[in-house]
Amino acid sequence: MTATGPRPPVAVTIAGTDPSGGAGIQADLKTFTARGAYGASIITALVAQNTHGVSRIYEIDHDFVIDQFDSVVDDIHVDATKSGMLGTPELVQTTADYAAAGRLGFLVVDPVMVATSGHRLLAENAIDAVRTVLLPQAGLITPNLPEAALLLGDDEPEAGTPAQMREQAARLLKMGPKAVLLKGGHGADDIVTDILAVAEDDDIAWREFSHPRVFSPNTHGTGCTLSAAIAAEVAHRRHALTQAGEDPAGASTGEQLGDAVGAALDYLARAIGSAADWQLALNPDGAHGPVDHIVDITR
Ligand SMILES: Nc1ncnc2c1ncn2[C@@H]1O[C@H](COP(=O)(O)OP(=O)(O)O)[C@@H](O)[C@H]1O
Ligand SMILES: Cc1ncc(COP(=O)(O)O)c(N)n1
Repeated sequence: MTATGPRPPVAVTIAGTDPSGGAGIQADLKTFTARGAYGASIITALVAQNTHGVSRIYEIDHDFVIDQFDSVVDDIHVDATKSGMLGTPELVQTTADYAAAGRLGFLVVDPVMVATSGHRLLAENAIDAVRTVLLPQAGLITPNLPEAALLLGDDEPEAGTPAQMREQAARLLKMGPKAVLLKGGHGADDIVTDILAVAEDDDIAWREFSHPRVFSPNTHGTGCTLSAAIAAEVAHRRHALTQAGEDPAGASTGEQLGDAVGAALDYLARAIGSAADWQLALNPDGAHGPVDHIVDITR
């Protein structure tokens, strides 16, 4: 039986945890809520971490992660999904399998590899699986500068200019995702530039987004928050089309996806700005605090 009654836009996160609430599953669910989507979650690993970094990772049995996938997708209509920390090659493959079966809606892949603190969040032997099986299933991938270089090859240098970012984004598109958002947060300029490339027939639709760099130590979880916000934006658009009896694919054309990414980046810029002078940590020395996920909600 397929229900036809009213329902909210639904976004799912497949990610690891952050008990301190700044990144991972916790950041994603806050972001979905702040952006008006109903959030569901599939937990890939339990991570003991906080504003000072990761202390320990407790892996979850792969068959239990699959049980979580089935609990969500066998029950709930999913408009969009984001994947974050996947950890192992098996989980990369499983995520790709559910996406290929059309169970995840629009898939945003945040190719999380290493935490800001330097801890590995993706096994070395899983990078090849990301390249070959996950990227071709993605509606959008959101690598930062080091992740883009790693995905392109072991000896690939990081892009240093917008022209080099475009060149790398075009090569990443050839690896199979429908779109690439190459994030420039790791650059050094006063302006942060993010570049979106969307595959359109034999062409590429380009959008460039610029925001003033906020000089803040509180950037823990920015990538998680951004990919979750994009998934929520796309979920809204696909939900509206689905409820109107139209093809949800219309939500991810170059123009629609560009607008969704632009709205998500503007939200993230507000969230970073609002938390720039926060001191959440008991010991602020070397701490990287979170962004203000509920910046648009009155306290
Ligand atoms: N200091 C900053 N000021 C303004 N925007 C930022 C800043 N740091 C990150 N961002 C925004 O957050 C996005 C994600 O950050 P980035 O550091 O590139 O990725 P990740 O968090 O995955 O390492 C960037 O694309 C950029 O838009
Ligand atoms: C579970 C999980 N997923 C992703 C990140 C990356 O976030 P960041 O690079 O901002 O530390 C993280 N620290 N923890």
